[in-house]
Amino acid sequence: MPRFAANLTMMFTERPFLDRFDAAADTGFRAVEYLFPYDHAPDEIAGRLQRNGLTQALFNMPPGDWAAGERGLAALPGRFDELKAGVATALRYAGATGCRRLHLMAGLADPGDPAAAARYRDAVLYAADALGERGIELMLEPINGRDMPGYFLNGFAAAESLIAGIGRPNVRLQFDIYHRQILHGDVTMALRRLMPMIGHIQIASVPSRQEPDGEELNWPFLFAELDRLGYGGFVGCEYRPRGRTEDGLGWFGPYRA
Ligand SMILES: O=C(O)[C@@H](O)C(=O)CO
Ligand SMILES: [Mg+2]
Repeated sequence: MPRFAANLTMMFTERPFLDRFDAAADTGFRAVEYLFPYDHAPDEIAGRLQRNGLTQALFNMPPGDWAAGERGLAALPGRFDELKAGVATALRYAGATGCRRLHLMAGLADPGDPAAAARYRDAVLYAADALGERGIELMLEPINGRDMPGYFLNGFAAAESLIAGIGRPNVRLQFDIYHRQILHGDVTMALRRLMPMIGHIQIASVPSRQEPDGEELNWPFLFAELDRLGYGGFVGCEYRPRGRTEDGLGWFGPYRA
């Protein structure tokens, strides 16, 4: 059975962030993920995880000025020092929370620009080595250009070839099924082919990005497929509930631990 992680950036937003950990545990989740923990002290987050018996599945490294529209630093010119400081910050939070996977966002840059590609590769190498020393995996996630116009890593082929060629076993693919379906479709065959490089999976219905209980994809089939493929990682529930989060958890009933 897949191990689902509630995404606390999108789910349980009826409550303040720290209270979402309690809500996730109360509704049967055993793991959580979110975009960013940095508005709260590492020990505050660790305390919420511990008191609820939750595993921290994933979070993102600092993305630059998110409120101003930045979406990561890795492919941006002149931001390498900031990126390095962000890696150190993320590692402090990972240490406190026991998190084994961190997502490095690429940023808004032209994927056809060789300079951006070289910067991105250097940033991935730097982060991979810093995380590797602590036994932590580095996630790279292709994101569709409708949700994030101008994002550098805007297709699966670029992520696949970088991960296959970079020579760092802790660099892994964050396979967000929502983005995959919008970008390329062929979700099942891609899961089968890419499983050896997948380190984390995320889900949401397509096209609404709401509960994984309908629309374009057959979710019970896909969840069974993850079992058939022997996927042992987490499946992040990165969706925006249609209404109250608890009212939309019908899909989760058969999978509750
Ligand atoms: O799919 C997404 O948007 C996220 O997983 C993310 O990390 C950036 O927003
Ligand atoms: Mg995602």
